[in-house]
Amino acid sequence: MRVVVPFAPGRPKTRLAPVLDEAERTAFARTMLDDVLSVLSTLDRERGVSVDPLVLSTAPIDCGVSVAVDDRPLTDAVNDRLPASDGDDPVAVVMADLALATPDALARLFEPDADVVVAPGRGGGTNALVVRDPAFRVDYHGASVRDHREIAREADLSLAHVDSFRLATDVDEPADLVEVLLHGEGEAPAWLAETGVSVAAADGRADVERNSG
Ligand SMILES: Nc1nc2c(ncn2[C@@H]2O[C@H](COP(=O)(O)OP(=O)(O)OP(=O)(O)O)[C@@H](O)[C@H]2O)c(=O)[nH]1
Ligand SMILES: C[C@H](OP(=O)(O)O)C(=O)O
Repeated sequence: MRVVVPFAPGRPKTRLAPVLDEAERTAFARTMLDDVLSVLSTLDRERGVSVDPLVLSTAPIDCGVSVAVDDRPLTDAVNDRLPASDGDDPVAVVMADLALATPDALARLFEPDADVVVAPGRGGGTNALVVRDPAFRVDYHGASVRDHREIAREADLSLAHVDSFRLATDVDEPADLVEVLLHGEGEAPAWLAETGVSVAAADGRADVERNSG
């Protein structure tokens, strides 16, 4: 299946500014992208899931797979890559900030035989999708999972959800880094540790702290 991975390399992950400076956020976003691409490669090589990845980037990058450069807003760029006519091959969309994704977790996205398969993100987003019907179009940002349900319902499409902690955890805010450090299985947790980001208890809860050295 064609798997589109949207990626915006210019000034990424602004909400992580309390913990990482701009150069670090750029490097960390790239590390997460590489982790997601590595999981997709493992799915293809070891799990019998045919994966044809395409990074849909706002600027040219070199990442070892095909890249389409498209600087339009996310929704427009993704909609241009979805099935356009009956009989077109299905397309998956997997965000580049799913630092907890594993082959097992992502394999679940491809299991339901529905017109549209949605992996919701915490906070209302849509972290991953499979689209098998040209009547479906994405509308990202805001409570996009609600919008995507509505778009599928209005087009009378079958819709399946994937209930997955790993796919629901996109990395947007400092608290999400706790999940990466505790549960990540790619390079992202090591990158954070080397950069001096660690888990600390604060007011009885887990938080991240940044060493100054
Ligand atoms: N191709 C493309 N990808 C985008 C665009 N905006 C965001 N993305 C990617 O979409 C995914 C979700 O992005 P967000 O978390 O909403 O935005 P972000 O820019 O990474 O982070 P913030 O600055 O904190 O909003 C990530 O994989 C981004 O790299 C865009 O305009 N075009
Ligand atoms: C693209 C957007 O991502 P979020 O801002 O929720 O991480 C969404 O999933 O609609």
